[in-house]
Amino acid sequence: MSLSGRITDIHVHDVRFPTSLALDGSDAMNADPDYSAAYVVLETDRTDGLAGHGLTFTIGRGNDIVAAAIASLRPLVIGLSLADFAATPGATWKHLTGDSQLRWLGPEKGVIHLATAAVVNALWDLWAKAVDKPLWKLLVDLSPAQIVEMVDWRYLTDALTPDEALAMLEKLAPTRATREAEILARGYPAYTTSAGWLGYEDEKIRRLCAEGIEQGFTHFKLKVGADRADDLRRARVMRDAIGPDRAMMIDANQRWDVDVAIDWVTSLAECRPLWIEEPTSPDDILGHAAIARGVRPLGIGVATGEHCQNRVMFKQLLQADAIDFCQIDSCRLAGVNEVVAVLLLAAKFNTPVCPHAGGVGLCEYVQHESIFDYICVSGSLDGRITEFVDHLHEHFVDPCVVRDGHYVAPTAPGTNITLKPESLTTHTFPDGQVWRDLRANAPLRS
Ligand SMILES: C[C@H](O)[C@@H](O)CC(=O)C(=O)O
Ligand SMILES: [Mg+2]
Repeated sequence: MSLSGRITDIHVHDVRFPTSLALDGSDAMNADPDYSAAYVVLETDRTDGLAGHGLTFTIGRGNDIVAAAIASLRPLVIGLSLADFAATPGATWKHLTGDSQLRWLGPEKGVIHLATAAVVNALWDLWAKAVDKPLWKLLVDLSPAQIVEMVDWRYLTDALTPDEALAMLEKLAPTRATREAEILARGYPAYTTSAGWLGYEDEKIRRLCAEGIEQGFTHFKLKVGADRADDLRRARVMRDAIGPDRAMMIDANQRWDVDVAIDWVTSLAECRPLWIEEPTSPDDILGHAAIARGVRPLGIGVATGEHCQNRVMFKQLLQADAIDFCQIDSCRLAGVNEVVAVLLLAAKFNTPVCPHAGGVGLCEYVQHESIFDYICVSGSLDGRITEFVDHLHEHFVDPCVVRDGHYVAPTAPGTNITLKPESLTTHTFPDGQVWRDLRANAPLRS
């Protein structure tokens, strides 16, 4: 297949799923999320009609604002040539993030960065489909020099230079094939969050842990941070349900001040969490470092990243020794290019990357990024495990597959993010059938 074609149009959809009805996805800060996607289709002038699909994730209200921000990128996207993008994806990323007026809205953070993520991810989807490869394989087949080109090195070179990154990638290049064969045979290790949402009753946690064990999971995440006594009870329920040898992680979704975080996590230490995730504000680098110093003696690490707004913040978290697990998010960072930047930084600092995937479409994305990380960047599975949440996969044409607690390496061309046309129509907000029905049954629902 060829790299011919230019982007001729961009369609943006506000798609929302009423996950708050069952409290799927709930946590101490986000009590009632409706998993949502600002979803992009990049049309081309190719004779085969190939289009690039991409999304960025939100939890409901405000998804329309992200959709509007994506529309504001339109002049930067129309006319882009696929061949140019494939030749220099890094240059295209700089073009998309470098508009002298739009940049004021970030820079490289917030709604405009989420919007850029959807477009960048759609460009990678288009490229991968055009060469008939799943994204991970497209990335794995790039040379070290091509991988270095895709990163915007501005603001990073005090921690990692392009030359150092090139050397790291070249060192692992001769053994890529061995790791690729291993992933094809076994998949990439996954953990489940689906058993531990904050709104779930104890019995549901217990039942879902049992199901998770049946499905081969060895790591389970529990939401904490709303009420200390409840947390201890629920953590004991989960520990009891998963047994002494499986791992448990806890996630506070930014609920605490630094001292409270250390104290609260200490009171849960008897349940032996592997990490405390998002203990405090995602912008508080020194706070994370202080929490890490406070809980590491208990054998508990600090994880964060799902709200880490860009590669610069990740750089500082790593430089400050503030995290033990780096949780890239495929859509909070501005798509594949910036994710790769953070994978390289994390490898330099010897910090395992355990991507965030609690949201619609994020599991579909992160499987590619984790597989690429292992084969080309980190070369290790040590301490690495990628999140899986078992919600909404039925809406994708080629959903991710998790078997025996591992992501099965995807084979479909692209990024696995294309939504089924019917799901797109019925879940479009506010006029899709699902939302009309909900309003008819509960007129005050927004
Ligand atoms: C609102 C989301 O469901 C959030 O709770 C996800 C998350 O923190 C995670 O998956 O980790
Ligand atoms: Mg989290």
